[in-house]
Amino acid sequence: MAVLLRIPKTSTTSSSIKSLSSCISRSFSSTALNSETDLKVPSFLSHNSLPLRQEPKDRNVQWVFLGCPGVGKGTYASRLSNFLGVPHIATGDLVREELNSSGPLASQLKEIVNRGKLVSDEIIISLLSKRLEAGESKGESGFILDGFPRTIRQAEILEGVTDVDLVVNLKLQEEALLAKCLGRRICSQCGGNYNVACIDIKGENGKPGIYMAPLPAPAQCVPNLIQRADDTEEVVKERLRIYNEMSQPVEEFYRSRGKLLEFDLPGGIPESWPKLLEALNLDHEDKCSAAA
Ligand SMILES: Nc1ncnc2c1ncn2[C@@H]1O[C@H](COP(=O)(O)OP(=O)(O)O)[C@@H](O)[C@H]1O
Repeated sequence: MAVLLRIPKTSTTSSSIKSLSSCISRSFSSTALNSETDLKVPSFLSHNSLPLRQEPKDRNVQWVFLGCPGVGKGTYASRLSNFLGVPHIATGDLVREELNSSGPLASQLKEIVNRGKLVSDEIIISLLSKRLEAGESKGESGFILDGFPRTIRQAEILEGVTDVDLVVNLKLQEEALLAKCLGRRICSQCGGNYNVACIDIKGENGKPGIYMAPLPAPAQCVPNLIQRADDTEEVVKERLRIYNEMSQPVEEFYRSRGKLLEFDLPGGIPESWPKLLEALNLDHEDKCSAAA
C-alpha cells in the first residue's frame, strides 16, 4: 500500500539494488498523487535499502539536460554521452520510435506530438522503463537524460528512485529557438541532425547578439533529409508555450536542490561545446572528473 513520506537518501549494497527501470515503473504505477507537493510513494521505497543510490564515485554520471525545444539538448547531450561513455536517453526519440512503429500507441502518439502537446506521464514512464531495462540487460550504467523530466510529477518520480547528480539547463533566446526548429533537418537513414538556418541576431539594449552558422548535412545524407512533423511554426510555438508552463517549474525543482547549472549558449557548436566542457569542469585530457 502507498504511504506518504519523504524519501531518505541512503546508499545501497549491491545485493539490495533493484533495477532503475523496474523502480521507475513500479513507483509510477503504485503512486497516486494528490498534488504537486505530496508524493505518495509505495512502501517498498520506504525501506532502508533504496534502489540505485550509490555514491557518485562508485558509478557513472547521472545527468539531466533541460531546455526549450530547439535549444540543442539532443546535440550536446549526445556529444557528452560519447565523451563520457554513458548512454544518452532522449524521451523524444523513444516517443518517435514508438509512433513510427506499428504498435498500439502509434496513432495516439502521432496525434499528441503533432499538436505539440505532452504525452501522458504514464506512457512516458513506460517507454523510459523499457529503454532502461534494455540498457541494464546490456550492462549500461549511468545516463544523460534528455527531455525527461518535463513535469514536476516526472521529476518527483525520478528523484524517488535515484540520485540525479547534475541538471544542465541550456538557454537561448526565443527568436533563435524558433529559427532552429524550423531549420532542423534529420537524415532518415543515419538519424543525424543538421540545420539549414543561419541565425544572426544583433545585440540590443544590453542583450548580447548571437550568431549560429548553419550545420550542413554531409553529401551522403542530403537525399535523405526530412523535417520533423512537429517542427512547423504553429506547433513549435505551442511546444514553447507548454515548455514554459509545464517544464520551467522543473528548473526551479532542481535549482532549489542545488543541482541546476545554467548555461547560456554563446553561439553555435564551435563556440558552445568548449565553453560547455569548461562549465562542466571537463577537458579532453581529464574525462574522469566528470563523475565527481
Ligand atoms: N518527458 C516527456 N513527457 C511528455 N511528453 C514527452 C516527453 N518527452 C518527449 N515527449 C513528447 O515527445 C515530443 C518530442 O520531444 P523532443 O524530441 O524532446 O522535442 P522538443 O524538446 O524539441 O520539443 C514532445 O513534444 C512530447 O510530445
